[in-house]
Amino acid sequence: MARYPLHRPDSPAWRDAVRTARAQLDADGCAVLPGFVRASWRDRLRTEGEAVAPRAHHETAVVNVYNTDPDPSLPDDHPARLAMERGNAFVARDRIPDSALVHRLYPLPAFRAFLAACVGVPELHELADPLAGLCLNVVAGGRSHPWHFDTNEIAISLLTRAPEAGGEFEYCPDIRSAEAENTAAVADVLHGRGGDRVRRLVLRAGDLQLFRGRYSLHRVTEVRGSTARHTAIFSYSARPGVVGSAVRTRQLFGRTLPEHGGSRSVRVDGLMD
Ligand SMILES: O=C(O)CCC(=O)C(=O)O
Ligand SMILES: [Fe+2]
Repeated sequence: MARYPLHRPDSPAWRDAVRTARAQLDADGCAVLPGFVRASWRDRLRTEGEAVAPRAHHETAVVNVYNTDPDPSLPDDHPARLAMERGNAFVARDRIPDSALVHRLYPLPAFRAFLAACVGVPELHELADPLAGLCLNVVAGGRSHPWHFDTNEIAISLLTRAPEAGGEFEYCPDIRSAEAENTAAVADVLHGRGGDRVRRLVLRAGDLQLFRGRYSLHRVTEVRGSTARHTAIFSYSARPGVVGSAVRTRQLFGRTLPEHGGSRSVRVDGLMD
């Protein structure tokens, strides 16, 4: 189904694809593999997404850029104090059939090995989270997915249905690091003063995107028209055993499972979530 030679890691084409993705990631925290899913599979990709989209958890949430609880002790101009409406909805992994293309790709060793090489880590593991490891992000007309950072270091997404208009992916490469929140620059972007920091991507269905979402602020702008924008989001970690917190899981999916009952899950740094 993929146009890229996932199963031939010794081939020049595999190495070229990895080299290009790595260079893009290093240069601006984001790599796009255009037409990752072959044209002949794109109808199926779209219709499988459409079939599960009604299973999304819809709950317009008021969030901040870190997805943390409101903290009145922070100064007024701290970016965590700005409330935004999160209008997207997620379909959890356990509601996506095993037979769906995206569900077959997610655990595929050749896919994970290819992505690990692109990202520059020895191995990428599936999340141990039965809901968050793979989901479909549904952004309906009039809705947006506001500025945020991801919990995961690297986000992998595949657009399965493009909207008629709007729904653009905007991001600010490496605006924070594991050592520094850089709240002044983050506040500028939230208030529309991001200027050249803000890059914009127009993706087409079947394009695969690799993205340093924990350090690069990003959003999906408002979708216009009646066609919802659908993306499959593949989450991996360099370490096995990662599970979302119960609070975050409830926010995203409206429910938790026994796996979410543990203490704060594995994170690589001390940044705000
Ligand atoms: O749907 C997208 O393109 C981005 C989604 C996203 O940023 C997220 O799910 O954290
Ligand atoms: Fe994100």
